[in-house]
Amino acid sequence: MTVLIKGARPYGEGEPVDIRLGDGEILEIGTGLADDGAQVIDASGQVLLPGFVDLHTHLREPGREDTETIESGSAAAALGGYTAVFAMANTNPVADSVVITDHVFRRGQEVGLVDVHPVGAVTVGLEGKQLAEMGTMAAGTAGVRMFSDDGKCVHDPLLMRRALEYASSLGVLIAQHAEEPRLTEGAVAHEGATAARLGLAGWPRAAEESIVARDALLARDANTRVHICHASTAGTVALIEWAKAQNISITAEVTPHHLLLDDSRLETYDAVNKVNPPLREASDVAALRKGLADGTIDCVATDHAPHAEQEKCCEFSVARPGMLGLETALSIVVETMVRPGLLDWRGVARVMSERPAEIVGLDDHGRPIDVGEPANLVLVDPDASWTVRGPELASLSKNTPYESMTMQGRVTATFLRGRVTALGGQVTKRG
Ligand SMILES: NC(=O)N[C@@H](CC(=O)O)C(=O)O
Ligand SMILES: [Zn+2]
Ligand SMILES: [Zn+2]
Repeated sequence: MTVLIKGARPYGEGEPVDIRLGDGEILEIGTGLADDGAQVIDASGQVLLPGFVDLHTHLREPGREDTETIESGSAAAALGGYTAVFAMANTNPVADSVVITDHVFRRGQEVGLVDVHPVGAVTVGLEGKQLAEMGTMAAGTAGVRMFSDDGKCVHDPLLMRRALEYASSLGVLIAQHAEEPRLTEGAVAHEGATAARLGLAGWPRAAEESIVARDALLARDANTRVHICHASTAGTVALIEWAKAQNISITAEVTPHHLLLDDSRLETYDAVNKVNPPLREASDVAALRKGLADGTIDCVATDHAPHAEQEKCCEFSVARPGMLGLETALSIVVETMVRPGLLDWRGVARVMSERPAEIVGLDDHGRPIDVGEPANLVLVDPDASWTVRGPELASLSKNTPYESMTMQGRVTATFLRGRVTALGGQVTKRG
């Protein structure tokens, strides 16, 4: 079965072309290509990009299948234009052994809507005390290539140093949830005027920035790489700029919500706005956008964090932190980066596909749109507008901060190795 995409503009550039997909690859690019019994997809007016790669997704399986499963999360990913996602290790049981990481990988393959790559834990049980068997996880079927205690910071500097050295010898990446825990005890919101007025315990920028600075120096001395999860402050952008200027091998991601929202959202005390790191101030949002545009921040990662209704519809201080992200990410990037002229479609391909694939060394994603390349692709309608409705999302949870917001720019189709995984807002299961 081949697929023929008709009249799309790769990277939103040049005249529309037809693209034929088959055998998992891009077979032909030209004009007026014959149908030849292919599944034809009318893509007039649409932009063709390499499929998105999410370095930061919480799929909640094993342990919290009431809030998300690998299957429901894969559907959300495909609908959001993703062809590969990295599933964080803070499951129950924690993904700190090859049994769990290989299970997550295999289940992702069975579902077949997106490549699910498990992230292994850095420390046993995410307890920050003893390194997990990263080598065994890396050598398993899943070939784990990224490790993180996300949700928790690897805060012991000696343990972080050892983790970086161990990761370096294995050729894998450590992704740090930068949060000095002594500075965030009891914290539920960004430390600033809003939290003070609302009586919410504050999480200072320094809790993030002190770990970013420390880990940059540890990576320098270990002569290895480190990746910073969900950068949220202007100071983090400045520190990463500094570190990169010293040739330190550091990369960073920003979430769609930190590109769009600030702590003025907390006024209602609606815990849908509670997230780690917290929503910051407008000046941080501006610095994150600028940093993403100029390459200081490498990529966008969703930090898709599903939570049950009872964990969100409760008092702000006890609610779980986290927001849905997979199905809305592209639209938020359009709103915050494309429409203001900070990124063109080439830039979107860079921050949502090419850079994340490079950072983890995925060689079949984030590839150029050329004949012979893997057909991992996404079609975006830049003019389509849609209104976000939690209950209509494929995720099992409904904790979207964008409820009832109308957005411009929408994913219309996703292709994984030439197969349609999502089309017109519906996922297509393997036949
Ligand atoms: N981002 C969040 O607020 N929550 C994440 C954990 C995390 O990314 O730190 C979760 O697992 O729910
Ligand atoms: Zn985190
Ligand atoms: Zn996370």
